[in-house]
Amino acid sequence: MGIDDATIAEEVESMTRILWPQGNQNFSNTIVSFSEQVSELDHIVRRMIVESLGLEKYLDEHMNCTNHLLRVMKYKGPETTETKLGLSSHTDKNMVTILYQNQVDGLELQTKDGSWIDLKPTPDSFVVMIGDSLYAWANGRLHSPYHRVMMRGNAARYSVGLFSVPKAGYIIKAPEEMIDEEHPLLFKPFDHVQFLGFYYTEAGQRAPSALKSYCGV
Ligand SMILES: O=C(O)CCC(=O)C(=O)O
Ligand SMILES: [Fe+2]
Repeated sequence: MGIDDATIAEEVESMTRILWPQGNQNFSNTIVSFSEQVSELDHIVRRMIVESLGLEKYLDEHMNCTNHLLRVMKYKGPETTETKLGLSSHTDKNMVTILYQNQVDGLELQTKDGSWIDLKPTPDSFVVMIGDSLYAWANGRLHSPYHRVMMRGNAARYSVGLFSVPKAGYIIKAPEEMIDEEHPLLFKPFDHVQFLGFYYTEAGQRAPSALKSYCGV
């Protein structure tokens, strides 16, 4: 289940009424409160990244260019001795993803040499992952990793992700400070919503990197 503007109470309440036509204030409040707190974490992380790149002058623009989407996920255990794919390998297309999960692991990240490593977050920790939009904005200084979910055993895995997503019409363009001889421009400026449109076409799904196919230089 996904909620587009999960920090806005009216948006969450109208989504909640799809599940409970008479409304469910408790559920809506929990979703909004969780999203507000995790979106603050998203802003803290992004502020640290922007400052570490020396791009303070773009801070306000960068912070204001996104909405926060919340996705709640359930992966069933395969209930056999086999390992089964829960979510196929992909990079996130947004700016930053923050994940929280129950005690059933399964998230795997691909390393530079192509092997997969298991993530085993401790109970109160969050996984922060860079998406393609930030990778492009930082002109490759930050990496958006391929990741997937592999399920083992009987128990279901629950996870919740808060995604900072560039607003429609906002053009993602690497600041000139990120471009020099050693770091030539990697991607032409693009609109995230139009990029997603390409990603969901057959060509976008087939491409090893949808971002490179869509706007790679
Ligand atoms: O469930 C997870 O931990 C990962 C979910 C994910 O990668 C996604 O929704 O993009
Ligand atoms: Fe993902």
